Amino acid sequence: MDASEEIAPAVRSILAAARERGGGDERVSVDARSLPDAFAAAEADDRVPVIAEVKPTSPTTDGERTDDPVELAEAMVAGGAAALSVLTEPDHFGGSPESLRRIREAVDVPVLRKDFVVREAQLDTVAADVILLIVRFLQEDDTDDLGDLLAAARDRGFQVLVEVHDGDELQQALDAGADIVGVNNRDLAELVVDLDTFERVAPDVPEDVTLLAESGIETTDDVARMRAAGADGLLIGSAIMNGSVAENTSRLTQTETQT
Ligand SMILES: O=P(O)(O)OC[C@@H](O)[C@@H](O)c1c[nH]c2ccccc12
Repeated sequence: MDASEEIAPAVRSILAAARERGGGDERVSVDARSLPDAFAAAEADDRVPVIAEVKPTSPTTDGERTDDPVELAEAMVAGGAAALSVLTEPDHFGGSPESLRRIREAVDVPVLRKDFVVREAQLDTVAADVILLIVRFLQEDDTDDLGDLLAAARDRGFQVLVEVHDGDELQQALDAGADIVGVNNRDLAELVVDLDTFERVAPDVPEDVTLLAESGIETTDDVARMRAAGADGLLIGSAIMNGSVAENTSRLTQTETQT
């Protein structure tokens, strides 16, 4: 299938760059920090399990945040983030594998590598606790298969977050054996965010799968809404990156009983 005809030009450009990018020279082997355990620890401490995302810029953001990524990451953890997500995509998100390496060294929480991995060798760019695979981007002839990449990632010790946007993609994720699934509220065809997306897809996710709501979560009301719809954890970028990172994280990880 040629999915590139149905996706936004900005996303097409991201994908084209991803196809060209090389991988690591050596196969990585990770001793991963458990994401489900980190979520359980946050819950036990009365915090909403949030993965806070270090995202210097994006195709839907104005400007770029140039602070030291390690300082941003430490402020997120101080604010109560259960885990971190770090963009490593250099051309469209201002990320770098080196930022992730430094951040993972500086914090104790699990770190997700946010990138557009389409070939096995790209798993070896840098070690992380969790790696992202996006179903939408693994449906074309010149990318590796979701199932093969999932197995290759687990062989290296990674936990794998499989990102979906609708019921059909969810089925592909489950068929491939995904045990951590993220529903992206942002439509990659139009780059529009709609929190209904999570509410639509979540009911079909089995209980034993760790379920994340991704994108467009800005307020404590949004947090409550995604939790009510069944999110085990939330992935939040822009609403944390805009302004004081520690304060934003602290506000968005607060449970209703504390507010
Ligand atoms: O900044 P937001 O709207 O809180 O979104 C965070 C995250 O979900 C988003 O950055 C994202 C979701 N899936 C991705 C895939 C690649 C890069 C980025 C993403």
